[in-house]
Amino acid sequence: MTPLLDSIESAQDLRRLSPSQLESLAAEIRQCLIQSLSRTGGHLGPNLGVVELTIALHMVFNTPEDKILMDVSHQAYIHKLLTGRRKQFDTIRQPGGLNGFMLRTESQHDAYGAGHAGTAISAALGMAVARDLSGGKNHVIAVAGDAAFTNGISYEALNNIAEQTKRLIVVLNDNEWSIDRNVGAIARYFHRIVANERYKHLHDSASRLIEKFGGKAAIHVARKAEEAAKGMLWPSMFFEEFGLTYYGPIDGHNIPLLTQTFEFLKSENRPVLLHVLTQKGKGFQPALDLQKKFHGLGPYDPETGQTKPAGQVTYSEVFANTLVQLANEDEKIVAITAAMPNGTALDLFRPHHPKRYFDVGIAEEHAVIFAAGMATQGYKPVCAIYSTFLQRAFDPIVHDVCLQKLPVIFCMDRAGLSGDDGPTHHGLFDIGYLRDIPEIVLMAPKDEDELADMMLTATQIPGPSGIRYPRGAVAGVARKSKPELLPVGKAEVLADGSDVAILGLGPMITLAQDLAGRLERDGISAAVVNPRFVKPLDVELIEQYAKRVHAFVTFEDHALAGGFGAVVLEVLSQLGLNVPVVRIGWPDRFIEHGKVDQLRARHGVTAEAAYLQLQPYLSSLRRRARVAI
Ligand SMILES: Cc1ncc(C[n+]2csc(CCOP(=O)(O)OP(=O)(O)O)c2C)c(N)n1
Ligand SMILES: CC(=O)[C@@H](O)[C@H](O)COP(=O)(O)O
Ligand SMILES: [Mg+2]
Repeated sequence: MTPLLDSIESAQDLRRLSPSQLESLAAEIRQCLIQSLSRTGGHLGPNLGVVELTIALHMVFNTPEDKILMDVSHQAYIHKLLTGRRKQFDTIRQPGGLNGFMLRTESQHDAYGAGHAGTAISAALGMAVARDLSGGKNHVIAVAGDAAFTNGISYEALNNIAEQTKRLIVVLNDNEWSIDRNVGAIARYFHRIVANERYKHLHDSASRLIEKFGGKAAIHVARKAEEAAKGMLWPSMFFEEFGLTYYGPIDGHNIPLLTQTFEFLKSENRPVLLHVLTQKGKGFQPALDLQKKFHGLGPYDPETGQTKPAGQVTYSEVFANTLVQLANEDEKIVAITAAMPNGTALDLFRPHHPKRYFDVGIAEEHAVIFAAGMATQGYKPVCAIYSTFLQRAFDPIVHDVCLQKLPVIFCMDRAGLSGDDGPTHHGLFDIGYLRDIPEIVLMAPKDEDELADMMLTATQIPGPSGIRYPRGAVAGVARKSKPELLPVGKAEVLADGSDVAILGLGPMITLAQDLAGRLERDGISAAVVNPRFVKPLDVELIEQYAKRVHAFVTFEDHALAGGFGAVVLEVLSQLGLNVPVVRIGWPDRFIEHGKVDQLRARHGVTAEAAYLQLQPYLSSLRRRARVAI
């Protein structure tokens, strides 16, 4: 039961609550998160950590006039609960339900959509400057996690703030966690603040003072105390060099303290950064014990936190275990992740080769250039970066890796539909953004066994290569004991045929086989081809079939625009062969969140859709088949 939470329709309702009622509200919100997400899954840990912070923000600031941005915005569930979406909350990340991130089209209170890290401060600065230009008086607040400060864009924005505006509030939500433990010098710096006893004492007493007397006086006294300590390496110096006045660190779970601090910061006529200390997973012991797991997960037992055992092996696990094997035999192989050791499964690789494992933080551009640097010294860097996050590194892939023909291997996990995370996370564009770059080899395995073959093959290619594979369970095929080299640029014919050529890219080969079966039942013979390579495409095979069949069909878990089917069209045109091509893939729009099979059915990414689109090209074939019968 959450009576207080159910009564909140807007911030005005919030402000009518007494301090003890606000504490009860926080408890109700935690109960709602734990219970509801146990059914839907979601980013439980990050949201449990910002319950009081979000309450305090909405106590003091008035959205939509005031703009509250959250970096990544995976921790915006409480914001949604407090801005009129309580009734739909149990639909979050469900088909047709609330999005798991802030979404401007979902609510006027969602000031800025996100899903990829590092954008909040930059976008908030843009809003603040726009406000100043138009003479606005509203407030702009960017909440960014400690790991968001491992992302370069955050610093590009910080570097600009002091010159651009007098009024911007940045809140550093420091829980010492990214998805895994946060990494790098900035994480150590933040930790020094938190761990520094003298600084802690100073701030504990200042916090008490603020709580007791509240308002500007107390905060100014606290600040004077801090100024007095300025001689040492105090935390404020780092941010003050960027022109932001630093406050904190303060307890990010203390609603009165947070509220009074925000009330004070509202009146500051200079950019400020408030450092709040929070606990990721607060209020649910399993989430406190297993912060990595509860960063984001599927349904779980709300009492114990137990999740269903993962029934099947994932492509990520096959990737990581294969990489261990390859690295055992080739000491030049190194593995690089951008803050996603768990998601890419490189946390399985790390124990085997700790010196050849690198987590660079949420810094995909740096990850690729770092890999390029290592490659110039004879190493074979494997960048394990989700297809969607690799979008951040397009220029480094062109400028640093391909232009210099460096043997960097991009293992693009989550290539294809990502499901519940929605449009910010679907990996539907990597062929489009990579295939036009000279020197790169692009591959897509039909199953886990071929993924291993492609990884071995990539280590033998003297230049850059990319392998795209999907989120989730493998096909369940028999595995060879050791991977084998593949002939680069050569496709694999799984079934020959003379009427239709069906090319199923990667795991979409199953749709190709399904379609071939339907056509066989109509007496139409269909070739089934596993392309294996998007670049270089097997032009010889394409030409051979184009001179024989009446139509081509391509299947891909990628956008049609600039995708695999487009490459086939281009090759046929270059060959001067006018064969109809039915292309099955994602339409030219952002695909909403949802369950993969439902989204495929809704958007025509099915064998059925191909079968229907083929009809106009098959009537003559059918007549011939009937005559033959
Ligand atoms: C560009 C990009 N890379 C990686 C991710 C995956 N990711 C989502 S949340 C997260 C960690 C965020 O940590 P922090 O900012 O500290 O927020 P917290 O979850 O701790 O509240 C990461 C790496 C992403 N969303 N965007
Ligand atoms: C918010 C974010 O970007 C990550 O937590 C992402 O949701 C992980 O996706 P997977 O669940 O596919 O690893
Ligand atoms: Mg964090």
